[in-house]
Amino acid sequence: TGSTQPQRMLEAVQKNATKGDPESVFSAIDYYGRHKEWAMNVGDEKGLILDSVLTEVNPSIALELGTYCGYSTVRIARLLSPGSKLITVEFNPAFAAVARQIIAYAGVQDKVTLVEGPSGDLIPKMKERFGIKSFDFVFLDHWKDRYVPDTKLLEDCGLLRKGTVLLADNVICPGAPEYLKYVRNSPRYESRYFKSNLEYSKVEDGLEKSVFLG
Ligand SMILES: CCNc1ncnc2c1ncn2[C@@H]1O[C@H](/C=C/CNC(=O)c2cc(-c3ccc(F)cc3)cc(O)c2O)[C@@H](O)[C@H]1O
Ligand SMILES: [Mg+2]
Repeated sequence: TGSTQPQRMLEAVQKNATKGDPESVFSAIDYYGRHKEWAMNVGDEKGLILDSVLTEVNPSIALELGTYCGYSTVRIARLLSPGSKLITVEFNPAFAAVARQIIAYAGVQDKVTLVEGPSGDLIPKMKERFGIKSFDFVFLDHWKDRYVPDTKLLEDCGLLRKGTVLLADNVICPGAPEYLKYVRNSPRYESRYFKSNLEYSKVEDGLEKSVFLG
């Protein structure tokens, strides 16, 4: 019934997933996105790359730009060590409201702080609001033309440290050409492309992993 896609996604989670089981929550969303209605979640294929980078980095403090319904929020939070935190930023209140419910249903709400508002306003407030020195990991999955300005903002706010890992979704489809140029040409980043497919489709897409060199 739900009138918006996020609401229909939440219904699919409540109907098909097990409360407190993060894996069943994102699997239910993947089933929905693949068989019912395409949805812009990082998805199961690129999700495996996200999982492996996360396991390697094992961040104590992580940032996600663009929560949407919370698919990658749940996927990231389930892999965080006890005491580690994920801050996720979403400026659409309706999407944030659904994401909060999906995050709670998965039982990962204690690891996640969902902040409502535009990344451009919130990034400069991260230090004072959350007592953060710098992020260990950043997942970029919001408007693609905001990847570069927000990366520069994170640099300028001193929120990146030597070794911080940035992982950007959709660098091929829809594409983030300016971002690829920026991180691949900058001496301050060591960048690598992980080839995959667009969520729930055969079209090529991939994730760009960029390590900040300080
Ligand atoms: C203004 C910038 N700051 C922002 N601050 C906070 N939240 C933001 C911001 N931008 C966007 N958001 C939120 O992030 C989400 C936006 C994500 C944009 N993603 C895409 O466009 C996207 C699009 C596709 C796609 C691929 C192929 C297609 F044919 C059609 C779509 C696939 C993806 O994986 C995508 O991530 C929304 O929830 C939006 O409200
Ligand atoms: Mg995406």
